[in-house]
Amino acid sequence: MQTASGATALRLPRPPARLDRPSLFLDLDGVLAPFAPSPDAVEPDPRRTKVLRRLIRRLEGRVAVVSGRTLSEIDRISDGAAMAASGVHGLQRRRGDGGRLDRKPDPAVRRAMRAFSDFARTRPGVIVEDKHLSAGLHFRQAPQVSAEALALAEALQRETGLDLQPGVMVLELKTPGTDKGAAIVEFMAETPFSEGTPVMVGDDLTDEHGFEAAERLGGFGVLVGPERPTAARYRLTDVAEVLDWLEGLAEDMA
Ligand SMILES: O=P(O)(O)OC[C@H]1O[C@H](O[C@H]2O[C@H](CO)[C@@H](O)[C@H](O)[C@H]2O)[C@H](O)[C@@H](O)[C@@H]1O
Repeated sequence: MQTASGATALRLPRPPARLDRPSLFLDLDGVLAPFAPSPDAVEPDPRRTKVLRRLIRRLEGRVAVVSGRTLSEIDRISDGAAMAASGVHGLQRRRGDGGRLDRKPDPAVRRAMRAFSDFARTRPGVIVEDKHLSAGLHFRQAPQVSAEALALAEALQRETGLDLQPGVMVLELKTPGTDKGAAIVEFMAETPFSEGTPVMVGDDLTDEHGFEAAERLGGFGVLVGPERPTAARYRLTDVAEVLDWLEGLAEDMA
């Protein structure tokens, strides 16, 4: 629908309260966990852990956390509740049976880490995150550097051939070759996920790959946060609404 100014008005509805055999792919930051000033400040939360455990049981394992975080960070924040998971935007994957499939880091990630660390040294509040497969430059606590940070990341992207992944107050240079959508396609080719319909819940630009993959495979995406042009079909406002909706799904499947 077009508004008077020509912009697209999305008005995405809430997702259904009941789903028929979903395979759930859940993003972490901004979806299962509210944003915090720094990556380390996000802690395990008993409500999140409980709903993940209940859903995994009730969906017979058809739940994966699909995050930009590393698998070890996913395990820390979910208190070990998530067995199937994908980390670093699809570059790491742990199947439902525990088997690990990790890509090799592009050596240029070390170069990006050095350049990001040099940049952060003279800019208080800027945080550099080393995920080995990817280098992250966080400016949530120094938003005034965002344009400079983008110029640096774009220059490095051109020089190194790494993928530039913008996020929420973060820019990442990551090992090329895959994304969250590809991780979902791989999960969906395996049991138990192949026995369900894919549903991706995410908030970020990296999650658009997941929404598109879920649609292609006969499912759908749920956007979390403000409306924007998106491949998702439904929307929830915030983490609290996500947890309420997931608890409702788990209850319905009891
Ligand atoms: O794919 P996700 O699970 O959404 O992970 C995306 C990135 O999340 C983390 O950064 C974000 O959350 C931080 C803590 O709330 C916040 O300080 C930061 O501004 C956000 O961008 C994580 O640190 C990144 O590695 C993930 O790629």
